[in-house]
Amino acid sequence: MAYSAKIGPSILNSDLSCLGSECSRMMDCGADYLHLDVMDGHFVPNITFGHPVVECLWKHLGPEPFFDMHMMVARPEQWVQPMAVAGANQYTFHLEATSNAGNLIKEIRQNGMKVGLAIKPGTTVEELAPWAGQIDMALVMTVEPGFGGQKFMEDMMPKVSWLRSQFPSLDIEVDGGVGPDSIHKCAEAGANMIVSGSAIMKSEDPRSVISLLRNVCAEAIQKRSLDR
Ligand SMILES: O=C(CO)[C@@H](O)[C@H](O)COP(=O)(O)O
Ligand SMILES: [Fe+2]
Repeated sequence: MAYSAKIGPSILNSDLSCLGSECSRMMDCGADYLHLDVMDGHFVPNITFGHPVVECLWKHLGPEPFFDMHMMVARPEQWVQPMAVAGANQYTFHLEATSNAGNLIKEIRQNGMKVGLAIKPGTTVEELAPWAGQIDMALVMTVEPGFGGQKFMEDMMPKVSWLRSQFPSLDIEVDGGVGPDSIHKCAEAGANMIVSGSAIMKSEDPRSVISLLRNVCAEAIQKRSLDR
């Protein structure tokens, strides 16, 4: 069991006028990585930012924070190289957005990044499974991608459990509506990379929320290892 509990705040609902300091604040509060949501107005009905902003963040923050790029874009092939140059560490693309996932995985690796593969709520986990041996992380969306602050979809948990049973050492991320109320479900199902946006950003004490999320997740991982 090679994976560990990691918490990645999503900065989508932060004060975007001071994105750099919001990211620093999250790292200072104990975040394990930063989950950066890229939206192009085509794949999802919302727009955020692209590689120029990522490059500025990298310059502002230095090489330490791990940038997990959640690419909610219609043409994920187009942004692989620019994101790598900008300082992205992991390129998480949506299976629904490409007809050649194999090629894209290869390209991401050639550009020196880790590979994340995301599925929307309507996509089955069996569609992701053929690629699981070639990726670093599977992202099971627990809301329809596009906006922060939505309600957690508990009915996505069987996907996480199935992935955990089939791929015991894979990093499995959940994203959407995750916070203190829903973390137990995610952790029990087998998720180990936890994205949380509004629950952390809107809290008066983000450090405690991050620490709570990590503790719940770490306990579930330990329990699973004892049960094996
Ligand atoms: O990718 C997305 C939404 O599309 C997420 O990363 C959310 O932005 C997470 O925010 P909360 O749902 O936790 O508020
Ligand atoms: Fe996301």
